[in-house]
Amino acid sequence: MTDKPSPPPSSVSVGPVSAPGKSFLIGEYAVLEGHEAVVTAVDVRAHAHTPRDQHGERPDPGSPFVAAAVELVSGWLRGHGHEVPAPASIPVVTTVGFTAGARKLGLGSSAAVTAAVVGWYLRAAGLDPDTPYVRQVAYSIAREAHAIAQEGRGSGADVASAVYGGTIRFARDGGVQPIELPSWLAIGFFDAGAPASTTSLVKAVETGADRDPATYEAAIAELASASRRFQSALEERPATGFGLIQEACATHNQGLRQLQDIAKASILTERIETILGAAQWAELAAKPAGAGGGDLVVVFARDPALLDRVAVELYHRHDIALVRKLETDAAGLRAEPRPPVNSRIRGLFKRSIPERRAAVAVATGLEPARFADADSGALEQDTAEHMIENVIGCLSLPIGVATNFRLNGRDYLVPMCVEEASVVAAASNAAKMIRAGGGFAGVSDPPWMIAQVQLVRVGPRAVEDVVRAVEADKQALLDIADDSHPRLVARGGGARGVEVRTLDEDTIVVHMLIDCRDAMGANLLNTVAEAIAPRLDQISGWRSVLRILSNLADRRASHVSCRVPVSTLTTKEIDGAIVAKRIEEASRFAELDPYRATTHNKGIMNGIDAVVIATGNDWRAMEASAHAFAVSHGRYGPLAIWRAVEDAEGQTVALEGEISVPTAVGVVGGATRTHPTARLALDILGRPSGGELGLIMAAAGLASNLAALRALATEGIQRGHMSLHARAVALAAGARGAEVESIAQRLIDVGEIKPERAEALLGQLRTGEG
Ligand SMILES: CC(C)(COP(=O)([O-])OP(=O)([O-])OC[C@H]1O[C@@H](n2cnc3c(N)ncnc32)[C@H](O)[C@@H]1OP(=O)([O-])[O-])[C@@H](O)C(=O)NCCC(=O)NCCSC(=O)C[C@@](C)(O)CC(=O)[O-]
Ligand SMILES: NC(=O)C1=CN([C@@H]2O[C@H](COP(=O)(O)OP(=O)(O)OC[C@H]3O[C@@H](n4cnc5c(N)ncnc54)[C@H](O)[C@@H]3O)[C@@H](O)[C@H]2O)C=CC1
Repeated sequence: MTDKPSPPPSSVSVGPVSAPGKSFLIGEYAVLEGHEAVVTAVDVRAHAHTPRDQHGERPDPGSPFVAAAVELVSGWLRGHGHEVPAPASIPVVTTVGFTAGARKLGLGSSAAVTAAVVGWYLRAAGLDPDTPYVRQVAYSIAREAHAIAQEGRGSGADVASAVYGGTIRFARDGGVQPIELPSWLAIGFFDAGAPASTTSLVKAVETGADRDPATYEAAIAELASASRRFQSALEERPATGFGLIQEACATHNQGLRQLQDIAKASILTERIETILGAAQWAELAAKPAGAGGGDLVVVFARDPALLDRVAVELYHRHDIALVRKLETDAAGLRAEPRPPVNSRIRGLFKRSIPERRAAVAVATGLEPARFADADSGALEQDTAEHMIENVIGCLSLPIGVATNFRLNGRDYLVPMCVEEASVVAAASNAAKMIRAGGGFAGVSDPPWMIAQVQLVRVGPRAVEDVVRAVEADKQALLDIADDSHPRLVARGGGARGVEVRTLDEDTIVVHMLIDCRDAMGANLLNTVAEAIAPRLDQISGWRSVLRILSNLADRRASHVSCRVPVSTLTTKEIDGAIVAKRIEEASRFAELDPYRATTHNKGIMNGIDAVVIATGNDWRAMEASAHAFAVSHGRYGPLAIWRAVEDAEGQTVALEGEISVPTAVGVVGGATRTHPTARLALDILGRPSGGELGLIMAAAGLASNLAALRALATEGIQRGHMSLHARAVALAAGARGAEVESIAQRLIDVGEIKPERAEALLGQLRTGEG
C-alpha cells in the first residue's frame, strides 16, 4: 500500500463513487479491548454522486459525516496541491439499501457515507479510489472524519471495511489485514426485527464492567477466544472448519450472555434467541452480527440449501426473514460508471415518449439507443417465426414503466405490459405512497418447484408398502434428479427433497423438490420427472403415468409488505386515518367473501401480470398458481390483506399491507432472452435474479391493490380509471392524433365515457360543430 498517486489530469471529472456496508462476522466487544475482529463488507452500498435534476436530488451538507468528510478531504487535497471542487458541488449520497422499510439494519451506513464522500472528492481530483495508495489516503481521512462526527466512539472497523472491502481482520491498533473466506462457507443474515443502538449497549456494558470487572474480563476472554477459533476455522477443510465455527459461535454467544447479565440490557433478545435456536436445530452456527439487541443475526452453513431450509422454517413459523441478497466479501471503495437507479420521476406521464425514454435512460444508466427494443416492430418476424408455430404476425401491446418503486432498499423502474388504461398510473401512484413509508420490504422463498410423478397400482402390492419403498429410496431419487441436470447443480440448484403423497389406494404421487435457481423451471422439472420415473416403476412395482411439474408453486412464494403513513393516504375530502380504516374494511370484505376476493385479486393481477408479460414470463402459469394459492386455506381468499395500525393512544398512524403469492418466474429460459423487449425490460430492472423479479412482481401486485382499494374506499373507481380509459374509448370511436386527447377531455367533461358519446363528439369535432 505504498504506490505514489498518479498526477491529476488536466480536466476534472466527477463520477460516482460507492462504498459498501459491513457486518461483523466475529469479535464484537472484544475489538474494543484491542482483540481482533473479522469484518466482511456487504454489498449494500452508499453512492456519492452528482445530484440529478430530474429526480430532485439534493445533497445533505448538514450531515455530520458529510460535513467532516468534506472538510478533511478538502484540506488534504489542498495540502497536496490538488484542485478542490467548489463548495457548492457537494455530492448527494444515496444509502437506501441500508434499511428494511424505514428501519436501519446496522450495516454501517455512516462509515460508508463518510468513505464514499471522501472517495468522491479524491476521484474529482483525478485520483482513482481503486488503487492501494488512494485507498490508504481515503482510509486515514475517512477514519478521522468518522471519529470526529461520532465524537470518538466506535472501533473504526466499519470505516476499514467501507474502504478496503472484502473480509478483513481488524484490530484497533493492529492495522487491517485482508483474509479469505473459504468457498465452502455459506453466510446468511436474518432480520432480528428491531433497530439496535450499539452506542447505548456499549455504554451499558461499560457500566456493567465497572460494577463487575471480573465477569467483564471473563466475558471478553470468551469473545476473544471465539474470534481466534473462528479465524483458525477459515484455514481448515470443511468438516473440521465448520465444527470450529460452531464452537466459536457457541463461545461467542456465551460471552454475550455474560455481558448481558452485567449490563442488565437485552443483548440476546427473544427474537435473536429464536434464530439461534432454529440454526442450532438445523446444526448450523449463528450469532448476532454486531452488538446484539436487534439488527441482524449472521448464520453460517456448509451448504446453501441448509441455509434455505432454516430460512423457510423461520419465515413460516416465526415470521423472521432472511435479509435479501446481502452478499459478503463485497468490493471496497470504488468508482462507479453511473449512479444507482432512482425511480422517483415526478410527472413522467406528462412527457412525450422520446422524453420518457430519455428520462428512463438517465435514471437507469441504459444507452438511449436501447429503447428501440421497445418499438412495436422490435420483435422481428424471423424471431417470431421460431417462437411459436404457424406464425402469421405479432400482436403489439403497450409497455410502460411504473415509477416510485423502492423495494428492499433499491429503486426500480418497473416495466409493465398491459392493454388496460390506469394500471400503470395506479401502480405508480400507490408506489409513491408506499415509498413515503420506506418502500416495500420483501423476502422470497428459495426457488423450489415441484415435479410430480403419478404412480398407479399394477398388481397386488399395497399402497402403504409402495410408499415405504419410495421413501426408503429417497437418496437414489435425489441423485438421479441431480444427474439429469449437472449444470443446474453447478449453479447451486438441484434436488432438495422427495415427498410421497397417497391420493387413494390405487394412486400415489411422488414430488421431487427442485431448486431451479433463476429459471421458471418447467422444462427443467419435466426432465427430472421423466428421469426418475423408470426408477420409481422399478422400486414400486406400480406404473408411472404423468410426469410433469406442478404449477402450484407454493414453495416458491414471494412475500412483500409495506407500511404507509396515514398522511399520504389523505384525499381532498377524507382524512388519511379514515382512509386507512376503510381500506382495512375493504380487505376484510375480501377475506370474508370469495366474490369480492376474486375482484380484489384481479386488481392484484393487474400489476403482477403486467410485469410477467413485460419480462417474457409465462402468465398462464402465474395465473394458475396464484388462484390455486388463494384457495389454499379451503376457501378462495385475497392474496393481499391490509390493516390500519394504531399507536398507544389509539390513533390510526399507518396502514400495513402484505402479500404472499407464488412467483414461478425466471430471468433465463422461456421468452425472457429471445424477445428483445423482454430483454430490455429486464435491463431496465437492472438484471434481477429470479427471486428478486418475483419480489418486484409481488410489489407491483400489492401497489395495484392499494391504488384500487384507496379509490374504491373514497371517491370510487370511476374518476381515476375512467378518465384514463376515456382515451381508449376515443381511440375505439375512430379518433386519431390530437383528436384523441380532445375527445377524451370532452368525454370527461360531460361525465359520460361511452363509445356512442365519443362517436357523436368526434362527428361534431370533424364537422367543426364541437
Ligand atoms: C388514476 C389515478 C392514479 C389518478 O390519481 P390522482 O390522485 O388523480 O393522481 P395525481 O395527479 O395526484 O398523481 C399521483 C401519482 O399517480 C401517478 N399518476 C397519476 N396520473 C397518472 C397518469 N396519467 N399516468 C401515469 N401515472 C399517473 C403518478 O405517479 C403521480 O405522481 P408523480 O409520480 O407523477 O409525482 C388514481 O385515481 C388511482 O390510482 N386509481 C386507481 C385506478 C385503478 O386501480 N385502476 C385499475 C383498473 S380497475 C381494476 O381493474 C381493478 C378493480 C378496481 O376492480 C380491483 C378491485 O376492485 O379491487
Ligand atoms: N406447466 C407449465 O407451466 C409448462 C411450462 N412450460 C414452459 O417452459 C418454459 C420455462 O421452462 P424453463 O425450464 O425455466 O426454461 P428452459 O427450458 O428454457 O430452461 C432454462 C435453462 O437455462 C439454463 N440456465 C442458465 N442460467 C441459469 C440459472 N442462473 N438458473 C437456472 N437455469 C439456468 C438451465 O440450464 C436450463 O437449461 C416457459 O416457456 C414455460 O412457458 C413448458 C411446459 C409446461
